[in-house]
Amino acid sequence: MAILITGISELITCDHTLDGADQNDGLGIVRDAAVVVGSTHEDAPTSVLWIGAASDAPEADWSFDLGGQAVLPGFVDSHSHLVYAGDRSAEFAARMMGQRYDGGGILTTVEATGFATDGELRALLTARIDEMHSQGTTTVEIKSGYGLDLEEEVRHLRLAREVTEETTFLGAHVVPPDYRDDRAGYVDLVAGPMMDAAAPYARWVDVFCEPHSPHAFDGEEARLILTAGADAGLGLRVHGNQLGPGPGVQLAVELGAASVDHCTFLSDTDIDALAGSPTVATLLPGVEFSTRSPYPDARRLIDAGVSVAIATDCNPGTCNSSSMPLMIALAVREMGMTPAEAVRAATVVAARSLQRTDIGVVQVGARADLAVVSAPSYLHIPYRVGVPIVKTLQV
Ligand SMILES: N=CN[C@@H](CCC(=O)O)C(=O)O
Ligand SMILES: [Zn+2]
Repeated sequence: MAILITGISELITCDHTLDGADQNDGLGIVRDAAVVVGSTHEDAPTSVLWIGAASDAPEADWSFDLGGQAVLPGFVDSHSHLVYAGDRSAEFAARMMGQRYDGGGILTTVEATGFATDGELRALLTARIDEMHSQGTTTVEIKSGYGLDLEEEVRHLRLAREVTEETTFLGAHVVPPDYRDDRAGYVDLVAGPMMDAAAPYARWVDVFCEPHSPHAFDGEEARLILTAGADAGLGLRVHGNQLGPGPGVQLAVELGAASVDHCTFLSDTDIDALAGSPTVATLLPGVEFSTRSPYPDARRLIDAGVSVAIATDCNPGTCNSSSMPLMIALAVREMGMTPAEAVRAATVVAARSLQRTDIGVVQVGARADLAVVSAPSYLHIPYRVGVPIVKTLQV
């Protein structure tokens, strides 16, 4: 069945090659547009079949009119930690009064999550996914990392797999208390038996590489785990340079990681390395907001030629927001990005960080993952900050 969607004031395709579109920093905008979506066969996902000017739209089985709203690719939230139980709002309040974040609170969530049943975790996870969907997010990457033992890490990845293909094994989130005097033992466990057990449920492996946290992993520990992940067939992602300068970015580039995330404290050498590589720098401005930290300088990265994505990092510690529109507003207000760059960072570049070309764009053949803005222009996303004007388009 083919569905025709009309009444689109501006269609943001994020296709920088689209003929006749207003490119506006690579947004590929078609004005007064229409889109046809449908499945080419029974088991295929709904995809985009046609895009163009409304005046040229073909016939379809069914149609509806959006009455002059803007449409864009559904957001790709390429960094989240959604499998958890418990509440750390008091930690947030303390940080607002000046307390520093060092990763120690992760163990509070590990304990609370360990007490939750599969059913309880599934209900929490589903509610969080629904919350994301209601704000325009159509793809989400989910990390484990609140288990820190083999059975728990696998349980969390199995639950995450029920809601997304983009699952990431983060057994190397922090060193658990039992291994405090045997860090090497924990690294061997993560790189060995845990990796083997997690790999069937994961597409990616990630490490919190952070010499400024006593709980996280240094460059050599991270290298060992990431190399083992690559050997197990997983793609690489890195939490790097969040709390201070460190080896995370250089290691990510050297090992060919798809993405290095946070990138709050970067040297010129880090930026040069990123600029000459396919590794995406994923910035997480909700973390700086919620930890009262300085924002990364996205302008400097983009001007140097680095691919910059943005994501929520939705988690109970450093950013408990699931809102990609808020991340766009912060990227524009605090990190020197244009609204167009921020929208691309939340869609097509975030998709690139997941090595996907079927999402993050409105293109014939891509998935029909669309978001609608109840306003005539995408500019309203950062302009109407805090107002829920973006939602997923149900087709
Ligand atoms: N920094 C490491 N991990 C998460 C925070 C997890 C937590 O504090 O619970 C992050 O990406 O910010
Ligand atoms: Zn994270």
